[in-house]
Amino acid sequence: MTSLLITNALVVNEGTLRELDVYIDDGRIAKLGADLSSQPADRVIDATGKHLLPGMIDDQVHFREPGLTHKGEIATESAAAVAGGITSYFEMPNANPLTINREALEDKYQRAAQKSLANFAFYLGASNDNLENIKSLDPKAACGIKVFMGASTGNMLVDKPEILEGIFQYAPTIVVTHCEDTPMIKANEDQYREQYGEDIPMSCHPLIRSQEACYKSSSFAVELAKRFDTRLHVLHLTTEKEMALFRAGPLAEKRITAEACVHHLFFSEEDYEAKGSLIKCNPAVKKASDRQAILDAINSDLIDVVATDHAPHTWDEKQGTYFKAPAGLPLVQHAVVSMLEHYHRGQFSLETIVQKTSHNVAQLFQIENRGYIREGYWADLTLVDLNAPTVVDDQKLYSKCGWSPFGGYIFKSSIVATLVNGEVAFEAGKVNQSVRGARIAFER
Ligand SMILES: NC(=O)N[C@@H](CC(=O)O)C(=O)O
Repeated sequence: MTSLLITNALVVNEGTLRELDVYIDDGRIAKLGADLSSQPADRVIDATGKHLLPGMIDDQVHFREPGLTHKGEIATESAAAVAGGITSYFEMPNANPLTINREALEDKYQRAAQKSLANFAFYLGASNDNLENIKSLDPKAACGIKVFMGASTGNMLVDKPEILEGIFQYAPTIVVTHCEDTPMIKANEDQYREQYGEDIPMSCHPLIRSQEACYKSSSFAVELAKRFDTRLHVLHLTTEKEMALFRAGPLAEKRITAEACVHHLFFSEEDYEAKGSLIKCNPAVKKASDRQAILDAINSDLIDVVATDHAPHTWDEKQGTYFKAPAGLPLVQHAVVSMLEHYHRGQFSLETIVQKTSHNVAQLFQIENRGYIREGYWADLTLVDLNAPTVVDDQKLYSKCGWSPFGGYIFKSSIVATLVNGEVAFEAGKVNQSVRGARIAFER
């Protein structure tokens, strides 16, 4: 493997910003220092004026393989991820077949080892009758256990209290939840159907998938976790009200943590008029005041992680009426630049962005040797230019679905290069398709 020297980078890491050289050998960060020009490197990247971040570790993506590969595949979606500065991802179980047993989980690891450009790990999904599979899971064999406590794409709803109690009581590793109360949503759907028929305006999505439906389900998840002392991570929070369920304080002391997603930080209900079904996702994009509360909760550490919930559907699928258009957005390629947009707006510091997209994910899921720019750690790195804009152009998308909810937008920053285990996976606007990520190891 080649050695690489990155010189004069503005390194954002562990709450500091320092100009440093980074020497990479055999896939790992071998040395960090003010001047490493004497190191014998095969290649030198001059990073003067550019910021070097630990690569984003996205703890929530849907890459659609196996079974839904007309929407996306591990190869295409991981290419989009590295083009966007994401170096590792955790993938969700609502594929076909569902990832609810050891065989399906191992099948995904094997596929990813062949095809994934970024590092990978997979969730075991909970079903209404796989408690034995959950109990017997080796905690190092999956990033966590995913429970759809609200119905979404893939019919994986588990909401009977007695089944959830078993899962929360016996899960051998972290439980992550999608929280929306399905009976409340169904009642809202009936009400809006009565008013509009099948063609309900997309702007009703946050009223159907309401704040109350989110709160009811997420407060139940938190209650269960407290009762059984479960390690719980609640995914994609969208409402101001839910923020009261979480607390700030050192991550190491938390048993209950929270995630928000880039699209909920970017869009609000005002965008339904222009974007329609292109921003239909579960949980729904809600009010501008909810978005502001989530942005604030990230800064005050009520929310620990920012992820994407990358969920591609084809353009044609997305054209249907309210009930036909599936929920979910392709996001990995612009997640980091969308976070940097909040930096430009004065909302987040660069240090906070790095903490929420990388350090905290590594700490919270107990990832081995990733998530920080430290000597001895894997060289998963993203070089960004805060002053070179990214135009979101459908022609330049790597996701198989070929569209983006950010279509037409110009972000102020761009991804210059992405390194995965010391290999250049993306540079000068091009993905290096020959790079392969590794299976993520957990210290559990
Ligand atoms: N987020 C979404 O709206 N959709 C996801 C499923 C999910 O995470 O709910 C999908 O897989 O399409």
